[in-house]
Amino acid sequence: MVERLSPEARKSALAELSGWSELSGREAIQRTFTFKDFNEAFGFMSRAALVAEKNDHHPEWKNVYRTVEVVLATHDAGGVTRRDIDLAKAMNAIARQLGVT
Ligand SMILES: C[C@H](O)[C@H](O)[C@H]1CNC2=NC(N)=NC(=O)C2=N1
Repeated sequence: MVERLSPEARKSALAELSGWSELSGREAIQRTFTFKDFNEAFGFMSRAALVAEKNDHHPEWKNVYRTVEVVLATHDAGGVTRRDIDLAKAMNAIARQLGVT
């Protein structure tokens, strides 16, 4: 079982993660990605899904046209862990490759 990050560790990890913030009302982190069009948004989701499956750590997400709203939490731990931070970083890298900062 992976340990939940302390509030301080969560904050400092978030400070280095462009676009991500705390979700209100629940211990989780969130980011909304906006792409050029649906094709780019779905391309992002396809690539992120491969990373998620490989690491057995999966996002909660919603796609509307060219936006993808992502929420990350470790359900098994009841909060945010290093695994969420790692997936958030991987998602940022994929988005960056698609021209989204
Ligand atoms: C059995 C399996 O490893 C677990 O259910 C994994 C799968 N993917 C997961 N994804 C996320 N985000 N949180 C989890 O706790 C989690 N648990």
